[in-house]
Order: sequence, then C-alpha cells, then structure tokens
Amino acid sequence: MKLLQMADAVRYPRMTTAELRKTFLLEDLFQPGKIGFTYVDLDRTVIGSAVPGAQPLSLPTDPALRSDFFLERRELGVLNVGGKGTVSVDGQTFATDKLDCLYVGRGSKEVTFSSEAEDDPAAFYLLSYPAHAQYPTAMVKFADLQPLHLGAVETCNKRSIYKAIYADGLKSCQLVMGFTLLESGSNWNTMPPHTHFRRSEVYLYFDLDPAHRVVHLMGPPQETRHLLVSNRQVIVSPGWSIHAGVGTSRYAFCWGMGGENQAYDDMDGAPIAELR
Ligand SMILES: O=C(O)C(=O)C[C@H](O)C(=O)CO
Ligand SMILES: [Zn+2]
Repeated sequence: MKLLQMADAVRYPRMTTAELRKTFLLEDLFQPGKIGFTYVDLDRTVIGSAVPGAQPLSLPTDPALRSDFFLERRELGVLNVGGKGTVSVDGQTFATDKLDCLYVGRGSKEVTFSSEAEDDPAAFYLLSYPAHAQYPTAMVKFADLQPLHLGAVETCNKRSIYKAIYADGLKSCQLVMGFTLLESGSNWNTMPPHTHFRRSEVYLYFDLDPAHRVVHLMGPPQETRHLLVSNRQVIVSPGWSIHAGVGTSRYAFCWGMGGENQAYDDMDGAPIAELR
C-alpha cells in the first residue's frame, strides 16, 4: 500500500506542477488483474481499485493498517465503473453492473472481487474510512437511484448527482459516496464551486476518452491551481480546497467524502466572480 502525505494550505501555493500532481493526483489505479491501495493521512482515507481478470481478487490487509483484516476497523464503498462483476462479502454475493454501488460494513472479513468476462473486466473503485460502528453490507443498483438534477445548458454544467451512500441511502459511519453524470454538451462540474472544511473529498474521473483531459481546479477559492487529469485518475481534495473541473470532452466522476459530518449540502459556496 502506498502512503500519501497531504500538503497544507500554507505549503501549497509554492508547489510546482510536479509537486502538486505527486501530492493531489493518483495516476496509476485500475491495473488489469490487480488490486491496489493508497493510504492518505488526510482523514485516514484509503483509495483503491480492483480489476479482476480470470481469477478473483481478495481484499488484503496491509501492515499500514495494523489490523488482522482490512475491514476490522473500517468501512468500504465500492463503485463498479467497468464491466459486469461480482463482489462477495463473507459468502454473500452481489452481482454488479456498471454504476452499481456497494457498502461493505466494518467487521466483514472475506471480500473478493471477480469479473464476469475477462475481455470486459469489472473495474471496482474502492474508498474506505475508519468506522466506529457496524452498518449492514448492502448494494444499490444504478436504476434504483434518484438523481438530483443541477445546472443549466447556458452555463455548460447540466448534470445529475446520484447519491448512493449517504444519510437517506445506504447507511455508513462517515463515508458519503455517489457519482455525477454530465449531460451531453455540458462539461463543467461543481461550478460554482465550494469548500467544506469539515470533510475532505476524493474525485475519481471516469468515462473520459483517453485523448481528452479534465482540467481540475483546486485550492482555496482565492488561490486556485489546476491539474490536467486523465481517465480513471483520482484527485484528493482537502477541506480547504475547491474541487471542480471542466472536460475537453464528456466524462463522469465518482465523489466520496469522509470527515466531520455526512450532510451533503453542508458546503461553503465560493462565488465565481471571487475566484482567483
Ligand atoms: O457536480 C457536482 O456539483 C458534484 O458532484 C459535487 C460533489 O458531489 C461534491 O463536491 C459534494 O461535496
Ligand atoms: Zn464537495
């Protein structure tokens, strides 16, 4: 497991492009036939991916966790952004299609991931935080999610927010997780932007053509920087940072949060005209 140490808002303005990318961007997820993780010291976030091939992949523990099994003191959100695949949790199996989301509760011991077809493998995005209590392992299908429609054609930010793990959906200790799909012709996400010092956030950009990029904006509203992000790469966004982006073509993204509260709407808006 890689260990990632976050920069703070004081050090951040003097960072080079390479330093910003090394600190806030995870570039090498979703390796075929592999499961892998990065442990971030911010909110004890663990970010990972599993792309099973012919053989299933098991959720391993790691010396960094000092636990007998991965979910001994943690909870896990799983979003399938690839082909059909199955997640098995202590003998209970969940057949997932693309955009189905699973919550795996603290205390779950044996978790395995498999693909239905090797030539169209499942791509499981994994996001985990410490958990103080056990909530039931459960899945929500994409078709059963009720989207929240935001934005407008005129501002190129028409999009649908699908909340999966949150107070009125799959229950969790601190993880809040869902994804946002942009309408054709709209390419801005989270604009106007916001911060929420009470929670850090993690964005996985996906369904982006390999030749295209998302220009992700980060930093305090009055001190922004940008990062050029490719398909299936992850941005870590501390509570002091905005997290917004504009694509050079269509994309989707999964957002997930951990921290002080689970109130999705608890955001401190940053008016566009005040951004620097
Ligand atoms: O497009 C959006 O707006 C989002 O998806 C916003 C994220 O869900 C978010 O930042 C939640 O805090
Ligand atoms: Zn946010």
